[in-house]
Amino acid sequence: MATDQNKFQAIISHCKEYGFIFQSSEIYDGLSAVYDYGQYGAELKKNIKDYWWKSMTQMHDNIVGIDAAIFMHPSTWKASGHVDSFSDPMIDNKDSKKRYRVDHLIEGFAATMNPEEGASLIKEMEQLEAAGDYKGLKDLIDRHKIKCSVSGTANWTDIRQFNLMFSTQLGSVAEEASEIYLRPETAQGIFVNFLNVQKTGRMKIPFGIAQIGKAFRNEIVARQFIFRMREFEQMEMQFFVRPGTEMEWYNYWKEERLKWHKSLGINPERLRFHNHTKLAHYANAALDIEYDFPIGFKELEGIHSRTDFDLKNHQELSGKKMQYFDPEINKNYIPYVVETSVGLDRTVMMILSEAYEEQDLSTEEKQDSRVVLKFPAKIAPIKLAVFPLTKKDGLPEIAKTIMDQGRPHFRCFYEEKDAIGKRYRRQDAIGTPFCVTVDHQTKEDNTVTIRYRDTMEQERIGIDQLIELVNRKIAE
Ligand SMILES: Nc1ncnc2c1ncn2[C@@H]1O[C@H](COP(=O)(O)OP(=O)(O)OP(=O)(O)O)[C@@H](O)[C@H]1O
Repeated sequence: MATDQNKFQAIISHCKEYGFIFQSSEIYDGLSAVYDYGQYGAELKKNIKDYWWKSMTQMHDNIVGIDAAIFMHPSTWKASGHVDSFSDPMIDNKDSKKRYRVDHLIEGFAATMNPEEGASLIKEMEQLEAAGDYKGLKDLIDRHKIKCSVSGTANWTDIRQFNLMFSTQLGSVAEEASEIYLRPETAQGIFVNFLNVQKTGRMKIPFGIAQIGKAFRNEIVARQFIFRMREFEQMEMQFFVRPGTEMEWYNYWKEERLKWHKSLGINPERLRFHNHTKLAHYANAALDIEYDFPIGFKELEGIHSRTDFDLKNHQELSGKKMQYFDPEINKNYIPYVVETSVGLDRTVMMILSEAYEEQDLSTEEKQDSRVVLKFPAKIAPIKLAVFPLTKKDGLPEIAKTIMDQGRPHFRCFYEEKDAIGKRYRRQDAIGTPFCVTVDHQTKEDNTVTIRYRDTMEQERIGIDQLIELVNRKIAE
Protein backbone atom coordinates (compact mmCIF):
# COMPACT_ATOMS: atom_id res chain seq x y z
CA MET A 1 0.00 0.00 0.00
CA ALA A 2 1.19 3.47 -0.81
CA THR A 3 2.15 5.69 2.13
CA ASP A 4 -0.65 7.91 3.32
CA GLN A 5 0.87 11.05 1.83
CA ASN A 6 1.05 9.21 -1.48
CA LYS A 7 -2.53 8.09 -1.08
CA PHE A 8 -3.55 11.68 -0.41
CA GLN A 9 -1.81 12.88 -3.59
CA ALA A 10 -3.31 9.96 -5.54
CA ILE A 11 -6.83 10.93 -4.40
CA ILE A 12 -6.27 14.56 -5.43
CA SER A 13 -5.09 13.49 -8.92
CA HIS A 14 -7.92 10.99 -9.23
CA CYS A 15 -10.50 13.65 -8.34
CA LYS A 16 -9.18 15.86 -11.09
CA GLU A 17 -8.81 13.13 -13.72
CA TYR A 18 -12.31 11.76 -13.21
CA GLY A 19 -14.31 14.96 -12.86
CA PHE A 20 -14.82 15.11 -9.10
CA ILE A 21 -12.93 18.22 -7.98
CA PHE A 22 -11.01 20.91 -9.89
CA GLN A 23 -8.93 23.83 -8.71
CA SER A 24 -11.07 26.96 -9.04
CA SER A 25 -10.26 29.18 -12.05
CA GLU A 26 -7.65 26.69 -13.14
CA ILE A 27 -7.06 28.35 -16.52
CA TYR A 28 -5.74 31.38 -14.59
CA ASP A 29 -3.49 29.14 -12.50
CA GLY A 30 -6.10 28.66 -9.81
CA LEU A 31 -7.21 30.49 -6.70
CA SER A 32 -5.67 29.37 -3.46
CA ALA A 33 -7.85 27.12 -1.29
CA VAL A 34 -10.92 27.43 -3.50
CA TYR A 35 -12.23 24.41 -5.39
CA ASP A 36 -14.95 23.56 -7.90
CA TYR A 37 -16.89 20.32 -7.92
CA GLY A 38 -17.13 18.67 -11.34
CA GLN A 39 -19.87 16.45 -12.70
CA TYR A 40 -19.30 13.48 -10.38
CA GLY A 41 -18.13 15.50 -7.39
CA ALA A 42 -21.30 17.60 -7.53
CA GLU A 43 -23.50 14.47 -7.58
CA LEU A 44 -21.56 12.93 -4.69
CA LYS A 45 -21.77 16.10 -2.63
CA LYS A 46 -25.47 16.51 -3.33
CA ASN A 47 -26.17 12.91 -2.32
CA ILE A 48 -24.35 13.44 0.98
CA LYS A 49 -26.28 16.66 1.56
CA ASP A 50 -29.62 14.96 0.84
CA TYR A 51 -28.71 12.10 3.16
CA TRP A 52 -27.85 14.49 5.99
CA TRP A 53 -30.95 16.62 5.37
CA LYS A 54 -33.22 13.59 5.38
CA SER A 55 -31.65 12.08 8.51
CA MET A 56 -31.93 15.39 10.36
CA THR A 57 -35.32 16.70 9.26
CA GLN A 58 -37.48 13.92 7.80
CA MET A 59 -36.36 11.42 10.43
CA HIS A 60 -36.89 13.83 13.36
CA ASP A 61 -40.36 15.28 13.77
CA ASN A 62 -38.96 18.02 16.00
CA ILE A 63 -36.28 19.29 13.58
CA VAL A 64 -37.07 21.60 10.68
CA GLY A 65 -34.77 23.01 8.01
CA ILE A 66 -34.27 26.58 6.82
CA ASP A 67 -32.21 28.34 4.17
CA ALA A 68 -30.96 31.72 5.41
CA ALA A 69 -29.08 34.31 3.36
CA ILE A 70 -25.29 34.50 3.30
CA PHE A 71 -25.42 38.26 3.88
CA MET A 72 -26.62 39.24 7.33
CA HIS A 73 -26.96 42.49 9.22
CA PRO A 74 -23.46 43.49 10.42
CA SER A 75 -24.67 43.59 14.04
CA THR A 76 -25.11 39.82 13.85
CA TRP A 77 -21.36 39.38 13.87
CA LYS A 78 -20.90 41.85 16.67
CA ALA A 79 -23.37 39.88 18.81
CA SER A 80 -21.84 36.53 17.93
CA GLY A 81 -18.37 37.68 18.93
CA HIS A 82 -16.90 37.26 15.44
CA VAL A 83 -15.99 40.93 14.94
CA ASP A 84 -14.00 41.01 18.16
CA SER A 85 -12.59 37.56 18.44
CA PHE A 86 -12.81 35.51 15.24
CA SER A 87 -9.16 35.86 14.53
CA ASP A 88 -5.94 33.93 14.63
CA PRO A 89 -2.60 35.33 15.78
CA MET A 90 -0.22 35.35 12.83
CA ILE A 91 3.35 36.30 12.14
CA ASP A 92 5.34 37.04 8.96
CA ASN A 93 8.92 36.14 8.18
CA LYS A 94 10.55 39.34 6.92
CA ASP A 95 12.92 37.54 4.55
CA SER A 96 10.63 35.04 2.86
CA LYS A 97 7.43 37.11 3.36
CA LYS A 98 5.75 33.84 4.30
CA ARG A 99 2.86 34.14 6.75
CA TYR A 100 2.30 31.62 9.53
CA ARG A 101 -0.36 30.97 12.08
CA VAL A 102 1.54 31.31 15.33
CA ASP A 103 0.19 28.06 16.80
CA HIS A 104 1.11 26.12 13.63
CA LEU A 105 4.62 27.55 13.67
CA ILE A 106 5.24 26.63 17.30
CA GLU A 107 3.54 23.23 16.99
CA GLY A 108 5.70 22.42 13.94
CA PHE A 109 8.82 23.26 15.94
CA ALA A 110 7.62 21.30 18.99
CA ALA A 111 7.24 18.20 16.79
CA THR A 112 11.01 18.29 16.12
CA MET A 113 11.88 18.31 19.87
CA ASN A 114 11.97 15.33 22.16
CA PRO A 115 8.40 14.48 23.27
CA GLU A 116 8.74 15.84 26.80
CA GLU A 117 10.23 19.18 25.77
CA GLY A 118 7.75 19.41 22.90
CA ALA A 119 4.79 18.88 25.23
CA SER A 120 6.06 21.48 27.66
CA LEU A 121 6.50 24.01 24.84
CA ILE A 122 2.92 23.40 23.66
CA LYS A 123 1.65 23.82 27.20
CA GLU A 124 3.47 27.12 27.56
CA MET A 125 2.08 28.27 24.20
CA GLU A 126 -1.48 27.39 25.21
CA GLN A 127 -1.18 29.35 28.45
CA LEU A 128 0.08 32.42 26.59
CA GLU A 129 -2.67 32.07 23.97
CA ALA A 130 -5.35 31.79 26.64
CA ALA A 131 -4.01 34.96 28.25
CA GLY A 132 -3.88 36.73 24.85
CA ASP A 133 -0.21 37.47 25.57
CA TYR A 134 1.28 38.11 22.11
CA LYS A 135 4.48 39.54 23.46
CA GLY A 136 4.98 36.35 25.44
CA LEU A 137 4.34 34.26 22.33
CA LYS A 138 6.85 36.29 20.33
CA ASP A 139 9.42 35.84 23.11
CA LEU A 140 8.79 32.11 22.96
CA ILE A 141 9.52 32.06 19.22
CA ASP A 142 12.67 34.16 19.73
CA ARG A 143 13.88 32.13 22.71
CA HIS A 144 13.69 28.88 20.74
CA LYS A 145 15.11 30.53 17.62
CA ILE A 146 12.26 29.07 15.58
CA LYS A 147 13.05 29.52 11.90
CA CYS A 148 11.00 29.93 8.73
CA SER A 149 11.15 26.81 6.59
CA VAL A 150 11.55 28.87 3.40
CA SER A 151 14.18 31.49 4.31
CA GLY A 152 15.79 29.55 7.15
CA THR A 153 15.94 32.75 9.22
CA ALA A 154 14.36 33.81 12.51
CA ASN A 155 13.70 37.37 11.31
CA TRP A 156 10.06 37.81 12.38
CA THR A 157 7.54 40.65 12.46
CA ASP A 158 5.49 41.21 15.60
CA ILE A 159 2.47 39.00 16.13
CA ARG A 160 -0.81 40.43 14.87
CA GLN A 161 -4.43 39.44 15.01
CA PHE A 162 -5.90 38.52 11.68
CA ASN A 163 -9.70 38.48 11.45
CA LEU A 164 -10.86 35.57 9.32
CA MET A 165 -14.07 37.20 8.05
CA PHE A 166 -14.29 38.47 4.47
CA SER A 167 -15.89 41.87 4.22
CA THR A 168 -17.53 43.61 1.31
CA GLN A 169 -19.74 46.62 0.62
CA LEU A 170 -23.51 46.52 0.51
CA GLY A 171 -25.02 49.29 -1.62
CA SER A 172 -23.92 50.97 -4.83
CA VAL A 173 -22.42 54.34 -3.92
CA ALA A 174 -19.32 54.26 -1.76
CA GLU A 175 -20.58 56.89 0.75
CA GLU A 176 -23.87 55.09 1.21
CA ALA A 177 -22.48 51.62 1.26
CA SER A 178 -22.06 49.80 4.50
CA GLU A 179 -19.54 47.15 5.30
CA ILE A 180 -20.95 43.67 5.62
CA TYR A 181 -19.42 40.23 5.96
CA LEU A 182 -19.70 36.97 4.15
CA ARG A 183 -20.94 34.66 6.90
CA PRO A 184 -18.14 32.64 8.53
CA GLU A 185 -20.64 30.07 9.83
CA THR A 186 -24.24 29.22 9.01
CA ALA A 187 -25.33 29.02 12.66
CA GLN A 188 -26.18 32.72 13.08
CA GLY A 189 -28.82 32.52 10.33
CA ILE A 190 -30.54 29.99 12.56
CA PHE A 191 -30.24 32.03 15.76
CA VAL A 192 -31.69 35.22 14.29
CA ASN A 193 -34.62 33.19 12.94
CA PHE A 194 -35.16 31.25 16.13
CA LEU A 195 -38.43 32.94 17.07
CA ASN A 196 -39.74 33.15 13.49
CA VAL A 197 -39.46 29.39 13.18
CA GLN A 198 -40.60 28.62 16.71
CA LYS A 199 -43.75 30.72 16.36
CA THR A 200 -44.75 29.92 12.79
CA GLY A 201 -43.98 26.23 13.23
CA ARG A 202 -45.47 26.10 16.75
CA MET A 203 -42.33 24.29 17.82
CA LYS A 204 -42.03 23.02 21.39
CA ILE A 205 -38.75 22.70 23.19
CA PRO A 206 -36.71 20.58 22.67
CA PHE A 207 -36.55 21.22 18.93
CA GLY A 208 -33.95 21.76 16.26
CA ILE A 209 -33.34 23.92 13.21
CA ALA A 210 -31.09 22.55 10.49
CA GLN A 211 -29.36 24.31 7.64
CA ILE A 212 -26.91 23.56 4.85
CA GLY A 213 -25.01 26.41 3.26
CA LYS A 214 -21.83 28.15 2.26
CA ALA A 215 -19.49 29.74 4.78
CA PHE A 216 -16.39 31.82 4.14
CA ARG A 217 -13.19 32.16 6.14
CA ASN A 218 -10.03 33.90 5.09
CA GLU A 219 -7.85 31.11 6.51
CA ILE A 220 -4.24 32.21 7.00
CA VAL A 221 -2.84 28.86 6.06
CA ALA A 222 -5.21 27.17 3.67
CA ARG A 223 -3.94 23.94 2.21
CA GLN A 224 -4.55 20.20 2.29
CA PHE A 225 -6.98 20.17 -0.61
CA ILE A 226 -10.65 20.48 0.41
CA PHE A 227 -9.82 20.03 4.11
CA ARG A 228 -9.23 23.73 4.69
CA MET A 229 -10.87 26.00 2.16
CA ARG A 230 -11.70 29.70 2.08
CA GLU A 231 -15.19 29.00 0.71
CA PHE A 232 -16.81 25.84 2.00
CA GLU A 233 -20.12 24.34 3.00
CA GLN A 234 -21.45 23.47 6.43
CA MET A 235 -24.32 21.26 7.56
CA GLU A 236 -25.39 22.61 10.93
CA MET A 237 -28.17 21.88 13.36
CA GLN A 238 -28.96 23.96 16.41
CA PHE A 239 -30.97 22.11 19.04
CA PHE A 240 -32.85 24.34 21.48
CA VAL A 241 -33.30 22.90 24.96
CA ARG A 242 -34.42 23.82 28.46
CA PRO A 243 -31.47 25.24 30.49
CA GLY A 244 -30.00 22.55 32.70
CA THR A 245 -30.76 19.74 30.24
CA GLU A 246 -28.02 20.67 27.77
CA MET A 247 -25.51 18.00 28.85
CA GLU A 248 -28.09 15.27 28.33
CA TRP A 249 -28.65 16.48 24.75
CA TYR A 250 -24.96 17.06 24.15
CA ASN A 251 -24.33 13.40 24.99
CA TYR A 252 -27.29 12.31 22.88
CA TRP A 253 -26.18 14.24 19.78
CA LYS A 254 -22.55 13.22 19.97
CA GLU A 255 -23.59 9.55 19.81
CA GLU A 256 -26.22 10.20 17.11
CA ARG A 257 -23.71 11.98 14.91
CA LEU A 258 -21.12 9.26 15.32
CA LYS A 259 -23.76 6.72 14.27
CA TRP A 260 -24.53 8.82 11.19
CA HIS A 261 -20.91 8.70 10.05
CA LYS A 262 -20.81 4.96 10.62
CA SER A 263 -24.01 4.58 8.57
CA LEU A 264 -22.00 5.92 5.63
CA GLY A 265 -19.87 2.80 5.82
CA ILE A 266 -16.97 4.48 7.62
CA ASN A 267 -14.69 2.09 9.48
CA PRO A 268 -15.37 2.84 13.21
CA GLU A 269 -11.65 2.55 13.94
CA ARG A 270 -11.05 5.63 11.85
CA LEU A 271 -13.51 7.74 13.87
CA ARG A 272 -12.97 9.10 17.35
CA PHE A 273 -14.09 11.81 19.76
CA HIS A 274 -11.69 14.51 20.81
CA ASN A 275 -12.81 16.49 23.85
CA HIS A 276 -11.85 20.15 23.93
CA THR A 277 -10.03 21.24 27.04
CA LYS A 278 -9.77 24.81 25.80
CA LEU A 279 -13.34 26.00 25.26
CA ALA A 280 -14.48 28.67 22.80
CA HIS A 281 -15.99 31.81 24.32
CA TYR A 282 -19.55 30.56 23.76
CA ALA A 283 -19.29 26.95 24.95
CA ASN A 284 -19.63 25.05 28.23
CA ALA A 285 -18.71 21.72 26.59
CA ALA A 286 -17.31 20.88 23.17
CA LEU A 287 -15.80 18.01 21.26
CA ASP A 288 -14.77 17.15 17.74
CA ILE A 289 -15.58 14.01 15.84
CA GLU A 290 -12.29 13.25 14.15
CA TYR A 291 -11.59 11.06 11.14
CA ASP A 292 -8.29 9.42 10.33
CA PHE A 293 -7.68 11.14 6.97
CA PRO A 294 -4.59 10.15 4.96
CA ILE A 295 -3.08 13.28 6.58
CA GLY A 296 -3.88 11.96 10.07
CA PHE A 297 -6.74 12.24 12.59
CA LYS A 298 -8.39 15.62 12.06
CA GLU A 299 -11.63 17.43 12.86
CA LEU A 300 -14.63 16.48 10.76
CA GLU A 301 -17.48 17.74 12.92
CA GLY A 302 -17.89 19.87 16.02
CA ILE A 303 -20.46 19.17 18.74
CA HIS A 304 -20.83 22.24 20.93
CA SER A 305 -22.92 23.07 23.93
CA ARG A 306 -23.30 26.78 23.17
CA THR A 307 -25.31 27.73 26.25
CA ASP A 308 -27.59 30.78 25.74
CA PHE A 309 -24.63 32.82 24.54
CA ASP A 310 -25.86 33.60 21.02
CA LEU A 311 -29.55 34.18 21.73
CA LYS A 312 -28.75 36.28 24.79
CA ASN A 313 -26.37 38.51 22.85
CA HIS A 314 -28.82 38.92 19.97
CA GLN A 315 -31.49 39.86 22.48
CA GLU A 316 -29.22 42.47 24.05
CA LEU A 317 -27.99 44.01 20.81
CA SER A 318 -31.29 43.97 18.90
CA GLY A 319 -33.51 44.81 21.85
CA LYS A 320 -35.87 42.03 20.68
CA LYS A 321 -36.89 39.31 23.11
CA MET A 322 -35.46 35.89 22.31
CA GLN A 323 -37.47 34.08 24.93
CA TYR A 324 -39.54 30.97 24.90
CA PHE A 325 -42.52 30.29 27.11
CA ASP A 326 -42.31 26.73 28.39
CA PRO A 327 -45.87 25.60 29.20
CA GLU A 328 -44.63 22.51 31.06
CA ILE A 329 -42.90 24.52 33.75
CA ASN A 330 -44.89 27.73 33.22
CA LYS A 331 -41.76 29.84 32.71
CA ASN A 332 -40.10 32.15 30.19
CA TYR A 333 -36.44 31.61 29.40
CA ILE A 334 -33.76 31.93 26.74
CA PRO A 335 -33.16 28.37 25.56
CA TYR A 336 -29.78 26.69 25.68
CA VAL A 337 -28.34 25.35 22.45
CA VAL A 338 -26.53 22.17 21.47
CA GLU A 339 -24.98 22.42 18.03
CA THR A 340 -23.83 19.79 15.57
CA SER A 341 -21.70 21.32 12.83
CA VAL A 342 -20.14 19.21 10.13
CA GLY A 343 -18.15 20.37 7.10
CA LEU A 344 -19.69 19.05 3.90
CA ASP A 345 -16.40 19.24 2.02
CA ARG A 346 -14.59 17.44 4.83
CA THR A 347 -17.29 14.76 4.67
CA VAL A 348 -16.66 14.43 0.92
CA MET A 349 -12.95 14.10 1.69
CA MET A 350 -13.65 11.43 4.29
CA ILE A 351 -15.86 9.47 1.86
CA LEU A 352 -13.18 9.68 -0.84
CA SER A 353 -10.42 8.60 1.57
CA GLU A 354 -12.50 5.68 2.75
CA ALA A 355 -13.62 4.61 -0.73
CA TYR A 356 -10.36 4.92 -2.67
CA GLU A 357 -8.56 1.66 -3.37
CA GLU A 358 -5.77 0.71 -5.76
CA GLN A 359 -6.07 -3.01 -6.45
CA ASP A 360 -3.56 -5.33 -8.06
CA LEU A 361 -5.56 -7.87 -10.07
CA SER A 362 -2.60 -9.53 -11.80
CA THR A 363 -2.75 -13.22 -12.58
CA GLU A 364 0.04 -15.51 -13.79
CA GLU A 365 -0.99 -14.79 -17.36
CA LYS A 366 -1.27 -11.01 -17.25
CA GLN A 367 -0.69 -7.90 -15.26
CA ASP A 368 -3.79 -6.02 -14.27
CA SER A 369 -4.87 -3.40 -11.76
CA ARG A 370 -7.74 -1.07 -11.07
CA VAL A 371 -8.61 1.99 -9.05
CA VAL A 372 -12.00 1.64 -7.45
CA LEU A 373 -14.07 4.02 -5.37
CA LYS A 374 -16.15 1.87 -3.04
CA PHE A 375 -18.88 4.40 -2.27
CA PRO A 376 -21.99 3.16 -0.47
CA ALA A 377 -24.63 2.79 -3.22
CA LYS A 378 -26.86 5.43 -1.61
CA ILE A 379 -24.35 8.22 -2.20
CA ALA A 380 -22.60 7.00 -5.38
CA PRO A 381 -22.80 9.65 -8.16
CA ILE A 382 -23.99 7.09 -10.75
CA LYS A 383 -25.95 4.08 -9.52
CA LEU A 384 -26.29 2.02 -12.71
CA ALA A 385 -24.28 1.90 -15.93
CA VAL A 386 -25.87 0.22 -18.95
CA PHE A 387 -23.74 -1.26 -21.74
CA PRO A 388 -24.80 -2.91 -24.97
CA LEU A 389 -22.17 -5.57 -25.78
CA THR A 390 -21.96 -4.34 -29.39
CA LYS A 391 -23.29 -1.38 -31.31
CA LYS A 392 -25.39 -3.57 -33.59
CA ASP A 393 -28.05 -6.29 -33.63
CA GLY A 394 -30.56 -4.12 -31.78
CA LEU A 395 -28.60 -4.28 -28.50
CA PRO A 396 -28.32 -0.47 -28.06
CA GLU A 397 -32.10 -0.20 -28.44
CA ILE A 398 -32.69 -2.68 -25.61
CA ALA A 399 -30.06 -0.93 -23.48
CA LYS A 400 -31.85 2.36 -24.04
CA THR A 401 -35.16 0.93 -22.83
CA ILE A 402 -33.35 -0.06 -19.62
CA MET A 403 -32.07 3.53 -19.36
CA ASP A 404 -35.65 4.76 -19.77
CA GLN A 405 -36.80 2.48 -16.96
CA GLY A 406 -33.97 3.42 -14.60
CA ARG A 407 -33.75 7.17 -15.19
CA PRO A 408 -36.79 8.25 -13.13
CA HIS A 409 -35.45 6.29 -10.12
CA PHE A 410 -31.72 7.07 -10.01
CA ARG A 411 -28.80 8.44 -12.03
CA CYS A 412 -27.90 6.08 -14.89
CA PHE A 413 -25.06 6.16 -17.39
CA TYR A 414 -25.06 4.76 -20.93
CA GLU A 415 -21.94 3.75 -22.86
CA GLU A 416 -21.30 1.70 -25.98
CA LYS A 417 -17.67 2.56 -26.73
CA ASP A 418 -14.68 0.22 -26.06
CA ALA A 419 -14.47 -3.32 -24.74
CA ILE A 420 -16.72 -4.18 -21.79
CA GLY A 421 -13.69 -4.63 -19.48
CA LYS A 422 -12.56 -1.07 -20.14
CA ARG A 423 -16.05 0.25 -19.56
CA TYR A 424 -16.17 -1.57 -16.19
CA ARG A 425 -12.86 0.01 -15.17
CA ARG A 426 -14.09 3.50 -15.97
CA GLN A 427 -17.19 2.95 -13.83
CA ASP A 428 -15.04 1.49 -11.00
CA ALA A 429 -13.01 4.70 -11.08
CA ILE A 430 -16.09 6.85 -10.47
CA GLY A 431 -17.60 4.43 -7.97
CA THR A 432 -20.64 3.11 -9.88
CA PRO A 433 -21.89 0.14 -7.85
CA PHE A 434 -23.76 -1.69 -10.63
CA CYS A 435 -23.16 -2.24 -14.35
CA VAL A 436 -25.39 -4.24 -16.66
CA THR A 437 -24.49 -5.63 -20.04
CA VAL A 438 -27.05 -6.34 -22.75
CA ASP A 439 -25.91 -9.19 -25.00
CA HIS A 440 -27.39 -11.53 -27.60
CA GLN A 441 -28.96 -13.77 -24.98
CA THR A 442 -30.95 -10.73 -23.77
CA LYS A 443 -32.89 -10.86 -27.04
CA GLU A 444 -33.91 -14.42 -26.32
CA ASP A 445 -34.79 -14.40 -22.62
CA ASN A 446 -34.87 -10.75 -21.47
CA THR A 447 -32.00 -11.25 -19.02
CA VAL A 448 -28.86 -9.14 -18.58
CA THR A 449 -25.55 -9.62 -16.80
CA ILE A 450 -25.26 -7.50 -13.68
CA ARG A 451 -21.74 -6.90 -12.43
CA TYR A 452 -21.04 -5.79 -8.86
CA ARG A 453 -18.29 -3.20 -8.41
CA ASP A 454 -16.76 -4.40 -5.12
CA THR A 455 -16.65 -8.17 -5.72
CA MET A 456 -16.56 -7.94 -9.54
CA GLU A 457 -18.95 -10.88 -9.49
CA GLN A 458 -21.49 -11.20 -12.25
CA GLU A 459 -24.88 -12.85 -12.44
CA ARG A 460 -27.76 -12.98 -14.85
CA ILE A 461 -31.02 -11.43 -13.86
CA GLY A 462 -34.27 -10.61 -15.61
CA ILE A 463 -34.63 -7.04 -16.84
CA ASP A 464 -37.93 -6.90 -14.98
CA GLN A 465 -36.09 -7.38 -11.63
CA LEU A 466 -33.31 -4.89 -12.27
CA ILE A 467 -34.77 -1.59 -11.07
CA GLU A 468 -36.16 -3.15 -7.92
CA LEU A 469 -32.79 -4.74 -7.12
CA VAL A 470 -30.88 -1.47 -7.52
CA ASN A 471 -33.49 0.45 -5.53
CA ARG A 472 -33.23 -2.12 -2.76
CA LYS A 473 -29.44 -1.82 -2.61
CA ILE A 474 -29.61 1.98 -2.55
CA ALA A 475 -32.02 1.86 0.38
CA GLU A 476 -29.71 -0.44 2.44
N1 LIG B 1 -11.77 26.27 6.26
C1 LIG B 1 -12.59 25.22 6.25
N2 LIG B 1 -12.68 24.43 5.16
C2 LIG B 1 -13.51 23.36 5.15
N3 LIG B 1 -14.29 23.02 6.18
C3 LIG B 1 -14.25 23.78 7.30
C4 LIG B 1 -13.38 24.90 7.40
N4 LIG B 1 -13.54 25.46 8.62
C5 LIG B 1 -14.46 24.72 9.27
N5 LIG B 1 -14.89 23.71 8.48
C6 LIG B 1 -15.89 22.69 8.82
O1 LIG B 1 -16.93 23.25 9.60
C7 LIG B 1 -17.06 22.51 10.82
C8 LIG B 1 -17.53 23.38 11.95
O2 LIG B 1 -16.82 24.58 12.04
P1 LIG B 1 -15.98 25.02 13.32
O3 LIG B 1 -16.05 26.49 13.42
O4 LIG B 1 -16.38 24.20 14.50
O5 LIG B 1 -14.54 24.59 12.79
P2 LIG B 1 -13.12 24.91 13.45
O6 LIG B 1 -13.08 24.29 14.80
O7 LIG B 1 -12.81 26.34 13.28
O8 LIG B 1 -12.23 24.03 12.42
P3 LIG B 1 -10.63 24.05 12.37
O9 LIG B 1 -10.18 23.92 13.81
O10 LIG B 1 -10.25 22.86 11.52
O11 LIG B 1 -10.31 25.37 11.75
C9 LIG B 1 -15.69 21.89 11.05
O12 LIG B 1 -15.77 20.73 11.83
C10 LIG B 1 -15.25 21.59 9.63
O13 LIG B 1 -15.76 20.33 9.21
